[in-house]
Amino acid sequence: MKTIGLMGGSFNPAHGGHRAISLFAMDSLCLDEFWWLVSPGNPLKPTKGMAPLPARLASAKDQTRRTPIKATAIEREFGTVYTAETLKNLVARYPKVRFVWIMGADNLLQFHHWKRWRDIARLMPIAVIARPGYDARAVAGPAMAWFRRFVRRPDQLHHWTKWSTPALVFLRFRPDPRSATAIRRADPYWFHRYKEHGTRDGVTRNIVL
Ligand SMILES: Nc1ncnc2c1ncn2[C@@H]1O[C@H](COP(=O)(O)OP(=O)(O)OP(=O)(O)O)[C@@H](O)[C@H]1O
Ligand SMILES: O=C(O)c1ccc[n+]([C@@H]2O[C@H](COP(=O)([O-])O)[C@@H](O)[C@H]2O)c1
Repeated sequence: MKTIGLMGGSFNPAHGGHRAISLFAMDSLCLDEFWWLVSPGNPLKPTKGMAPLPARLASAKDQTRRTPIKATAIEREFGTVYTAETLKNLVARYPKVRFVWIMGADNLLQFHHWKRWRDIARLMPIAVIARPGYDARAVAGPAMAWFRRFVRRPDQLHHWTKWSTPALVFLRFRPDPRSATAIRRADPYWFHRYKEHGTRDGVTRNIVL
């Protein structure tokens, strides 16, 4: 049975932190594939300051070069922005695949604001990657109050495909301080470097859907 890790994000822009935590999660969970779902628009984030999807996708393609990670715009194809709907579509489309949802601790802190967040947890296991500045608050947050009884120990990781859901595991990655916010602060017009549907070096690559 094929295993695929899914990590949704704004990728405004994608950065080395995304790449590093994805490769770490792939290794920890022994995943066959790892897909980034570049969001058409996070429903909880303002559209102001959000670069166009083609530029964010192009930055994601750039960051995944020479890695097994696939940058996708699958939510654009599905016409979804809510993760619960996206994941329901993916599970229906690929019934033989075992998916795991990957997110940073900052997302766990906000998770109780996501639409039908408990349904997401019932659909597939969730792996939370430690992130500097968020871990303690995320563990003390409202989503964790519900998740607490479903937490799995990292030493059980080798058989995560057999876990019943909900299931949540913390992956302790070396703290990676990189963030898109810091990149935008230093370079607000980063997306000007990307031609539509292309990558920084001007070579157009296939967009995986
Ligand atoms: N340095 C990091 N450590 C752990 N998780 C991270 C890190 N950077 C991003 N992530 C995770 O990657 C996913 C996509 O993140 P996103 O595209 O929002 O990047 P970001 O750096 O958090 O952006 P922003 O600063 O604009 O909020 C989220 O699950 C987020 O928690
Ligand atoms: O489904 C929701 O209600 C929801 C609310 C906020 C964020 N998300 C998803 O969370 C992922 C991370 O978003 P971001 O902006 O923190 O990178 C991305 O896939 C978003 O679509 C989803």
